[in-house]
Amino acid sequence: MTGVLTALHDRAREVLDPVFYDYVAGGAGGERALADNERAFDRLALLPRVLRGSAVRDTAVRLPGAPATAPVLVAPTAFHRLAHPDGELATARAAAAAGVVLVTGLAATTAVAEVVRAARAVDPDAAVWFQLYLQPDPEVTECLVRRAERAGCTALVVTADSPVFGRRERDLRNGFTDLPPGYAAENMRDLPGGPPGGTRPIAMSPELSWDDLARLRAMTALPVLLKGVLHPADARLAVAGGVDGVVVSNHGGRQFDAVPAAVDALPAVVEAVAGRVPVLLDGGVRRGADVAIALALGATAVGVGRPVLWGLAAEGERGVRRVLDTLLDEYDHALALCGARGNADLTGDLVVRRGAGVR
Ligand SMILES: Cc1cc2nc3c(=O)[nH]c(=O)nc-3n(C[C@H](O)[C@H](O)[C@H](O)COP(=O)(O)O)c2cc1C
Ligand SMILES: CC(C)CC(=O)C(=O)O
Repeated sequence: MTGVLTALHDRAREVLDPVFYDYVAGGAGGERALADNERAFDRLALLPRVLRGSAVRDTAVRLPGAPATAPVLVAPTAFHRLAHPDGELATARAAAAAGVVLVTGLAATTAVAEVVRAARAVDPDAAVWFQLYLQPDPEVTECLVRRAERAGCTALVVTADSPVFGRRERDLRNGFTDLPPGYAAENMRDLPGGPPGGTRPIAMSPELSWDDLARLRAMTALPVLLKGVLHPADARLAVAGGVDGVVVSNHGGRQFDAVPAAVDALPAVVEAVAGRVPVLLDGGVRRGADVAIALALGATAVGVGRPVLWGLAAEGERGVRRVLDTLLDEYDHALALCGARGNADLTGDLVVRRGAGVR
């Protein structure tokens, strides 16, 4: 991690309840996928071009529901109020100020309408996307979609890598199974079949299928991105199913520790998608150079999960802002050092395997 991110992480570890720290930091099983997400970036290197740079670099990307934005997004993560009392509101303000898309989660401790309002108070054009787990009861899913639409979200992100919940050994050891009293997943309040005024639990279902994605696709005019794709065949099915983007992700190594690192799965998905929709990536992005590597391998943008929570826990809105600004600034610097005038100059030939020589 960059110096700033490491300092924020260290501070977050000091101030957070150790049980919540473990929930954020940890992963599934033996945490092999978690560790590999960062290590896979360490195994890659960039091969700069010389004498072709520019004093001003074009870093803007176009994404569904977010015209001209930075190539870094805030990935959806649960329970921000456990990291800081200002919770998702602080994250939303920081993301909007940094010009970054915020993907607010179904498991947010602040209702999506309030999150969007906080972002738009900083920047009326701020893009907020809504992440959801398709609920086995289609009526509940539809209600969540309408809520996101009414709130002003500009895209939906469907997380598909969680047919069941991952086995997170730290959480099992610590007995962390749910939000502590006084906190709730506010988007799950007042839903069909749930207690009036109360919240329904977020359901995960191994029986969800491509038909459920098709039903969602037909339910809304918002762009839909599918998150948690690793297999290129699934990327093809997603595109055929009418998605507007694919997010290559192993859920930060939190679901299944037998899977590869996100960045190692990226090239095959990029090839399968063949430019038909944007491909995004999250998992292990800790430096601006990681952003550059992902874009050179064909990603349009990357998401950042844990570092945002470290910033939030350490310094609230200011901490999130520091994380995002640091990554964006480092990314721009990496472009300069690669002899790139903008994202478009980051081509696949610039990425080589460390220690493998250059051909
Ligand atoms: C504490 C925490 C909570 C998360 N909650 C969600 C969630 O509710 N929905 C989701 O799709 N992904 C969730 N994720 C996964 C992130 O969206 C993202 O895939 C992952 O954090 C990226 O890896 P990184 O943390 O290495 O940047 C969560 C991740 C963390 C660390
Ligand atoms: C509440 C959970 C569904 C959040 C999640 O996806 C995670 O902890 O990785």
